[in-house]
Amino acid sequence: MTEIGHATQFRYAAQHKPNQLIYGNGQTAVITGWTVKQAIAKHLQPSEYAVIGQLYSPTRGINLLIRNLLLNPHVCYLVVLNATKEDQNAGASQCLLDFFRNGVEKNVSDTGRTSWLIRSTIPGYIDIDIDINALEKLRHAVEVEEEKSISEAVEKIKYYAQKPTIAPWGIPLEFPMSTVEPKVLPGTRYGHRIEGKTIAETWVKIIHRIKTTGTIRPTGYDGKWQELIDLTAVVTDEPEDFYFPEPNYLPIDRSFLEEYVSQILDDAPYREGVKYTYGQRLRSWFGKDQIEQVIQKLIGEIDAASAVMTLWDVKDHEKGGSPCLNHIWLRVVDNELSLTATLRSNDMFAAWPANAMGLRALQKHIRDEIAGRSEYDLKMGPLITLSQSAHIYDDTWSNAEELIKKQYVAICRKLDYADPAGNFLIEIADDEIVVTHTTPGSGEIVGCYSGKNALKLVREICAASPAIRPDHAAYLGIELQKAANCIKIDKPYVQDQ
Ligand SMILES: O=c1ccn([C@H]2C[C@H](O)[C@@H](COP(=O)(O)O)O2)c(=O)[nH]1
Repeated sequence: MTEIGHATQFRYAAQHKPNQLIYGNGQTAVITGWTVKQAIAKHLQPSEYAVIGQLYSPTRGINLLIRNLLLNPHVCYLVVLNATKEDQNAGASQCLLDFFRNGVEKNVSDTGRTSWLIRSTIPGYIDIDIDINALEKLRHAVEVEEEKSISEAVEKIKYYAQKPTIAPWGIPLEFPMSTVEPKVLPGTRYGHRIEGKTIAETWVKIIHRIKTTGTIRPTGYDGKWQELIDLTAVVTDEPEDFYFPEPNYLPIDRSFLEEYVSQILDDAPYREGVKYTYGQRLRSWFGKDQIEQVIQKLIGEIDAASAVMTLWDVKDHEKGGSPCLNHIWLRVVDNELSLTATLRSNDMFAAWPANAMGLRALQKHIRDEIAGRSEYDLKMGPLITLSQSAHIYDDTWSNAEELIKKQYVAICRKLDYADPAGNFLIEIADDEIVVTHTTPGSGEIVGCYSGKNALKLVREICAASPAIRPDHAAYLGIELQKAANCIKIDKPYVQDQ
């Protein structure tokens, strides 16, 4: 390090996420992880830091941070705050520290891209377009410090700020970055229903739907996302101990889930820099334990349509960082307990599986408490999430495409043919096609259609049962046309032959 000795005003130039950062003119970059950046900034003068920013994800954030640091060689110190449970869960701060400690090696990322893999127990990648010599130079030029609390971080930043000014370790370096704009198929923008047996299966279908038909829009975070509005996901049969595929293609694993469930079920005291936890909103924020309230409500009135919990505080409009999960309802129908949750904004690739599993754990907790305290031994009903903005960020598009390629086709292949809209039996009687509509399980007759024109019949059936599965409707079209042809040439018709 070369000391310049006199005070210099540096300017941090960010090419990535420029509007998400707090800028100063010192030589220390401050990474606050999941702690809100203002919680540190308010204790500092701009001359004491170069930049303050948050880092959420090792696979998505570190690459951009490294690119920004390479453009700003006046940054000689890095203070990494690794203070919260969320930081432990995400592992981004840990992975960043491992980059500086252990470096990188050439490898292949989850999406099959050749990348620099950070030597860490937590997967984190840096684009291969970045010259390894530049990465090595950065690693050795910057002094890195990990801190566990806001006060320790502030103390360290102030300590560095008092040191003599150091000459930049090199010239600003910029490396090419490729982006691919996805092809979007036409489709409905508002209101979608996706159903699956497990959270994993439902997730793959959700990702496919958004990735193929979602609108590409700017996000509030210097990037783009692909979005559908009002996406309802219905998970019918998630097993009690949760289904994790083998190999696990979900963005979370069992150990993450354990920590995450506690964020939903357990109260947490207010902590500076931590915006909210769902458990805190549910257990104490409004001065009532709402989970207890709904348990009591349902025990007293099992048919109640008012077992509702709210996480949205009207004061949330006054500050950024409001809870994404807003309302939760519980209902008992036919002795089964369903849970419905609305999320104002939902990162369907990185966050939805954890949101869904956390909510499922809450649903199970409420079921068990009701069973333990009353005569109601309810079955677990479906979990339903309604995501108002259901989006996938551009930095996970390639992961989403990879997931669709590997899993969507396999899931579609496993689909059974049972259509909740029922079955249709096709026969010919008196030179007319006769279609009998029956219920899926017991086969009771619920409707009858007749005529000679196959297309007219399909339209009638689809108008009467608009929730019919598309593949079922197409099958009916083919069979009805076969029946119509048989009438024309006076041949017997047998369905499916
Ligand atoms: O439980 C959560 C918490 C956050 N997010 C996502 C939704 C948004 O992509 C982002 C929050 O951004 P704002 O809407 O607060 O700006 O995080 C979720 O999907 N689920």
